[in-house]
Amino acid sequence: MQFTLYEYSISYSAAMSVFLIFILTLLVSLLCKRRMQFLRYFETIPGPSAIPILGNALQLTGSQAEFFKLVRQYAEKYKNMFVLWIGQRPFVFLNKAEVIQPLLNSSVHIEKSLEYKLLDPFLGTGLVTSAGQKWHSQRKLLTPVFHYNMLENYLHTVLKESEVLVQQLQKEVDHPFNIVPYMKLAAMDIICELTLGYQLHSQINANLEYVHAIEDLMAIAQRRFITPWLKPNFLFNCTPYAARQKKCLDIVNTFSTKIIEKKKEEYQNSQKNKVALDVNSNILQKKKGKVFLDLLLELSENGSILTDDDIREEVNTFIFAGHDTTSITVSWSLYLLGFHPEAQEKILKELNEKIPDFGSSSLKTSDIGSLEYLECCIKEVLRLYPPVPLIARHITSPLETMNQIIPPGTSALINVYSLHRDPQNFPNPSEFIPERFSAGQSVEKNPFCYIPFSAGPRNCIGQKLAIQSVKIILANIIKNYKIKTMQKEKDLRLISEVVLTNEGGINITIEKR
Ligand code: HEM
Repeated sequence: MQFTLYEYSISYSAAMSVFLIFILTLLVSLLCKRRMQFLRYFETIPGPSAIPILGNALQLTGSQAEFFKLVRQYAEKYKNMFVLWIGQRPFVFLNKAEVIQPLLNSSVHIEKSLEYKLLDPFLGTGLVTSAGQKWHSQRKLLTPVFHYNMLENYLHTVLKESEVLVQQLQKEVDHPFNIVPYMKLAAMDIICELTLGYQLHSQINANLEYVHAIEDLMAIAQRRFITPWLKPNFLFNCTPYAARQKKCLDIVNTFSTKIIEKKKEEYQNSQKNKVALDVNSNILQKKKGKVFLDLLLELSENGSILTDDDIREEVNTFIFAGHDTTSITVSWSLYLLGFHPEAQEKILKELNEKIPDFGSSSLKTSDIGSLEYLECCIKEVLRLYPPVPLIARHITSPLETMNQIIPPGTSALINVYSLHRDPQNFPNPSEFIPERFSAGQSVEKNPFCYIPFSAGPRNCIGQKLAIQSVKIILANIIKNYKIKTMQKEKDLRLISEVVLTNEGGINITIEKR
């Protein structure tokens, strides 16, 4: 029997259609099976109803501000925890201290969520993104870099750059303006000098290729966070974002590699006359004037412990982790203090009494430590506007919390924003009351009710440095300017980007003292 060409093409198309339907059915049933496996664990976790395949994706198609608002509303409605399905992936949001404690206290659940992989091109396996044994040894190795004794070294850089900031702000006296871009540049200058020992002067020359490249890398990662189809590398690589990312990485890595090589040469020359570093001794106390890169080179033991690539990844990690967090903390602090002239006067009084010669070269870490009221204000700012409002973990083995098992494969999101506004721990939670953090006030609370720097083994390694830096910058601004805020809190459109910010910026007005 002979087929005509026409009959042949009909039977070919029919066979193809059957094959495609078969593949599609197989795919759908596999996805459903995967979801069913998860579902039995999630029967007792509340959340908005989800449909098969898409999950809650259709409810989450609004803007970033709408998404974050929804997360806050669900936290209020469902209390302890709730689940959202994005496609086949369950995201469990944990909103209360008791629920969060077993996760953050654990030495097992230390793996970051899959979204952090999007930072790999920039951070590699630096301290923020690494996992398992690698993270354990890095953390142990890098802890001395952030030791209390090292803070003295970092103080004068922060002071110097905060003075440049105060001068730059003169352009904005007496009218409302967005403080965030100013703070970003100031924080970039500070972190670059502390990390690489390089004076970037981006506050004076905002048009630097390196600064734009870092900003663009963050923006591209952020876009991928919120755009599901940009997550797979094979799709991302077909977009113009991939080319831009490559260009930015070249700029950032060429810049840091040059500095690393120069410092390495200096270090090797200086080594000829020196004893080797004993990491466990107090020798870091004597590292006057050293920056993170000097210490990393010392710790590297000529590449046997940290290779040049490892060092570059840690340098990028410190710049990533330290600059936006610090800048947004100062921005939110000025925003909130703008509603509270009485708090500004108290900060100034304390500063004049405790450090009358603030700004002089004799400033010490202990002087900054003595500014207790200022610290209470900063802690209250970090409560109300935590720079990292969602902390994400990938669950790799069953996690038990409040009699609930969260299965492997889940992304657990610690909802720091809602946690910090729990009225059980913070009466009148929306009000700015720095005195909550005065000595003796927080004794009875669950220690996991306030975690701006996270908690447990993967907490922020730079928190002491961050608090000291924010104190110096704020003290200098308040010494020179009175702050006023007209932008009402109810009108904010909060978004959880890399850090918590407001869509359209954070506006304040400053007046010369
Ligand atoms: C106010 C400023 C800051 C805040 C609120 C903050 C907050 C945090 C939080 C919440 C985490 C945990 C993130 C997670 O688990 O996903 C973290 C980790 C980290 N932070 Fe900070 N941070 C600040 C400043 C800094 C600074 C100045 C540096 C260093 C220069 C730094 C370096 C790091 C590093 C390296 C990690 C990863 C630690 C690890 O996984 O072992 N941070 N930070």
